[in-house]
Amino acid sequence: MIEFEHITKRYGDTAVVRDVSMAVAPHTVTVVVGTSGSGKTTLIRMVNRLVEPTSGIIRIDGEDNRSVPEFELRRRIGYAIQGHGLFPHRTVAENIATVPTLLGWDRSRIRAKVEELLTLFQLDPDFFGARYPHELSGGQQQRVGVARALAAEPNLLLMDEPFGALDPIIRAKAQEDLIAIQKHFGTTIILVTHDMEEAFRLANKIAVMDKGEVVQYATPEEMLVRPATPFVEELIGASERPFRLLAIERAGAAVEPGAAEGPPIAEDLSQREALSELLWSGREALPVAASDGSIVGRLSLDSLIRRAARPR
Ligand SMILES: Nc1ncnc2c1ncn2[C@@H]1O[C@H](COP(=O)(O)OP(=O)(O)OP(=O)(O)O)[C@@H](O)[C@H]1O
Repeated sequence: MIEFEHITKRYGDTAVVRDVSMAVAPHTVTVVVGTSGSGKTTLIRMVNRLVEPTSGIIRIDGEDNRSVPEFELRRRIGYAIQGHGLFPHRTVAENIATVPTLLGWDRSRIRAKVEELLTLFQLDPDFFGARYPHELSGGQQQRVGVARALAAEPNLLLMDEPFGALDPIIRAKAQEDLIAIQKHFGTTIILVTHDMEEAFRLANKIAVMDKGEVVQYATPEEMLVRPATPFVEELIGASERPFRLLAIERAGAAVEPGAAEGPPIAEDLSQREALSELLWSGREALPVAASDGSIVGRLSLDSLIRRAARPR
């Protein structure tokens, strides 16, 4: 559990983060969104004390983060940033091994961890382990950056625009990887982005920042149905609301009994993706397939239209 208690950060006379109080539940993904300069980066950098608050307390599992030496805090908390920040003169394996080496893990444990993470991120350890960052594509470097942040098995991972530099296709893949990894390790993640699509895709809870304040901290559903301020409403994008609602739910959650014609859609895709496929293929319903390929039922355009309507 990460608890922000009345956190304020001033530079001179300007409060760039103002009296933020919120609690982040363990094993969840919290996404911090807001306009440029609203204080998102400053807020998360106070968790691992790259920035010191002017006032207020941040507790990690009940412990004031100032009671832990800074170097120890930063080893405990994973941190991944845009542009990944890999060491250019270290191999991929050495980059990932940075914190475990500092922690004095033995070599076989480090090697096993590097292999596990590279495999998890679909990078062949035999091929990529000995490469240098400049020999990798941007998307591969970014995955190594996240792998490095996860190497010491942190309970908490801070991510600042980690996918900002990626093209949309690689970005979607990176987001999928992140969801898989979060499930695998149960890591608590706080992620900063200004991409609302990304926020709705990843978040259990979203914190919206405006001029240093958290103006709403809620689940994606709550935020869609009851935006706290006109700013939140504008940020969500009024014309996007029904699609964002569908994007939160999996296709599998809308399955009805019965058959349908044509190629199936996977049950773990979002209902928004199902709607897109229905519209594009001009069908009234789609078969829905489980991960083993078996057909579990059908998903109809009618039911998605009902599900996209404002919840009451
Ligand atoms: N070291 C500093 N000294 C003075 N002002 C700072 C410092 N760091 C940040 N700021 C100011 O604090 C405000 C918030 O910055 P921050 O980087 O947290 O915003 P952000 O929401 O992450 O923005 P972006 O989306 O553009 O990255 C900005 O106005 C910035 O200029």
